[in-house]
Amino acid sequence: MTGSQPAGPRPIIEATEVSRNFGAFVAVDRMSISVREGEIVGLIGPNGAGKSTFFNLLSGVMRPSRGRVVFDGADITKLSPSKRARLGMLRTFQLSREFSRMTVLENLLVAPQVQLGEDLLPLFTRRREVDEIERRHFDRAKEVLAIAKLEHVENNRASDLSGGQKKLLELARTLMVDSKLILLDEPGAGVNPALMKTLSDMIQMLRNDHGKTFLIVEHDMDLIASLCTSVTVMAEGRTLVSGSFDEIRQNRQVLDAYLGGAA
Ligand SMILES: Nc1ncnc2c1ncn2[C@@H]1O[C@H](COP(=O)(O)OP(=O)(O)OP(=O)(O)O)[C@@H](O)[C@H]1O
Repeated sequence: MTGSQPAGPRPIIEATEVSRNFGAFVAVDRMSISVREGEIVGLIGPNGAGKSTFFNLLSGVMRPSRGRVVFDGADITKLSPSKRARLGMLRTFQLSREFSRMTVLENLLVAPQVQLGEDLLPLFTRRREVDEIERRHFDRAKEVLAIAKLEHVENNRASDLSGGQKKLLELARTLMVDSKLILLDEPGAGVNPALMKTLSDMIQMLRNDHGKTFLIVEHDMDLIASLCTSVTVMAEGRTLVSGSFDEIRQNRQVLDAYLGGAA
């Protein structure tokens, strides 16, 4: 048969030679990465390696100085975050002051508009459609509360949640919209060990049962070790090495990069 593909998951996101300068400083330097469907890829590296900047380039918050980002076969290098979200690529974002004042449930109900940058104004002339959309969002929010184990705090203000519950809510908001790839920015930061397990279980369940793919920037090596199917180490704006956690943890260059960063 002609044109048959080898079996195995295809790349959902591919960044090729992506760079970002700040003036003369090169924060991300010809960085390439390929994440296949169903993977949980960890992006780690010492402080200042360029992880957050690279993440911003992938999610569309920043434009690359050069290079190309392809998502699900389409060139998205110049698309806004909301256009990327509509194609199925979401990122978590920290609860801003505005959202902290809302309840957990309200945060979920507004998530589709926030993620997709939807303008609901035209719908106000079509009340029945609004009712239908609200009902769908409400039903979905109830499902998502159960997935994230946040049902008991659904009417609490987001600002009153623990650090770990806030992280669960950040991830939960992405589930209000259909997606293929979720970018997680330091999901483990400020999370106590008990909720770290809930968070880790939730990510694994979303991958195993819902077919989600993840790219995670994280400093907590226990979380990386327990979750990630592969790890890419960044240093000085570039990929230093990629492999399984066991491979990279023994790597001399990786140890040197971290020691250099600490010094
Ligand atoms: N807007 C900006 N203007 C100028 N320099 C920047 C800007 N954003 C990041 N940088 C610089 O780019 C480099 C990479 O920063 P970045 O935040 O991407 O690293 P990181 O790997 O995420 O670090 P950390 O683990 O500490 O969060 C750093 O030297 C940083 O000072």
